[in-house]
Amino acid sequence: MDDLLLKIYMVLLSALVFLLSLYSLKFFQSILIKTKQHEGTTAVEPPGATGWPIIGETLDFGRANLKGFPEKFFYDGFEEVIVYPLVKIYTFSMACWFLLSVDDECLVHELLKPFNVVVDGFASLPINLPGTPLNRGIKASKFIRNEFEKIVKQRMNQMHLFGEGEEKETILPQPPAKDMLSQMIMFSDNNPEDDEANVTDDHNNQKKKKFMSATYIADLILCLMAAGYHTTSTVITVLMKFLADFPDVLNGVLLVLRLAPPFQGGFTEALTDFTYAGYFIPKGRKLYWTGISSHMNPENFPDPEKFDPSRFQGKGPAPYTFVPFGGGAGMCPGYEYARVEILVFLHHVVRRYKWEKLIPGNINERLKVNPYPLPPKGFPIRLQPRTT
Ligand code: HEM
Repeated sequence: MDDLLLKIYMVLLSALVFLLSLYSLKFFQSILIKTKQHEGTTAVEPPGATGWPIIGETLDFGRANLKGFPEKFFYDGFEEVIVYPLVKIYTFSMACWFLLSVDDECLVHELLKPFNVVVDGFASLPINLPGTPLNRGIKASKFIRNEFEKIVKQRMNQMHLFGEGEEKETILPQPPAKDMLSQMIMFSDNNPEDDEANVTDDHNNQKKKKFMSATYIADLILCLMAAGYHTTSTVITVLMKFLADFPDVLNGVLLVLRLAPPFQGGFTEALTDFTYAGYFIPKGRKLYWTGISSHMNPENFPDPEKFDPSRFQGKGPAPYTFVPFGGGAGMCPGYEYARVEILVFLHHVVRRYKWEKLIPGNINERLKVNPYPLPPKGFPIRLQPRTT
């Protein structure tokens, strides 16, 4: 009997080891990116003599050009580029600049590497063992939080505020940078319902305000960066694909968001009893909503699979039928920022470049959702500067 149990355990263990190896193999394959150097150029050597750098080193790929961004965003000497990893450098650099006013390209790249490990950890199996994506993500998040905290504290000092747990001045000078970080540092909770300990009078008879700690702000920044990273990068990549498929349609942002919302859905809770499609949903029931089910409902969008820009002309879709950013009180707070980021990118790329797909495919082929809806292999393209 003991022997039998031992055999069963051995079989289960081997199966587990086999599954884990498959999973890691898939993970490592997924981070391999092929790049090709444009013939006849003397541009900086790509990392890895074989032209098969892993994604971490792909960051070096954009390094030379971040300065002149976005004009020189695409790596000189590569006319064939892979859109998705490059766009992620763009969205991350924008976030560093917009949220923290960090535009030092070395620092951006120093942060990007661990940041990628953090966001990969989000969409991984929940196995926290040494070497798993989740474990690596947790470790990288500690590093990146720490780095953000240093930036926050430095700014707090510039603004004559002090670190966590220390006394805080109430009168703030003009912030050195008008970015999200300054706003967060200046934001104070003035809720009159606050208890006496939190809102007291100082010797100048001014109300002491409750500010957020550097650690908390660093967490919020990381959260905003993560929420706005794959989402906007996916939209831009899919837009590039649709624009390659439909070169005469440049007004595609809304369409892409309907056909391929990067945020697949989310958990929510019923605030009150209600009936939906014949089902009674009691107050407090946990629910999962998906945008794509509204977007693909022919009652909302006739012939829903069709890429048809005219749908958004005139009055546009009925309320709560087009919900890529969610709806109601919980709607995405990064909505306007995402729109600007995507439009700035499109404005520059459309004016400066023409592009064609390197993997030919049916224009109606489905995007692969894993977990973001993307064209195969990160969408390799051939770029040409626009001459007219
Ligand atoms: C195309 C880009 C984006 C899409 C499609 C998108 C979509 C969404 C959706 C559907 C939600 C859930 C809303 C709900 O539960 O009702 C959400 C939440 C959120 N998004 Fe975005 N988002 C995008 C970009 C961004 C950006 C750029 C930021 C930050 C800079 C951001 C920050 C957040 C945050 C913090 C939440 C959580 C809000 C909460 O729970 O109260 N998003 N987003």
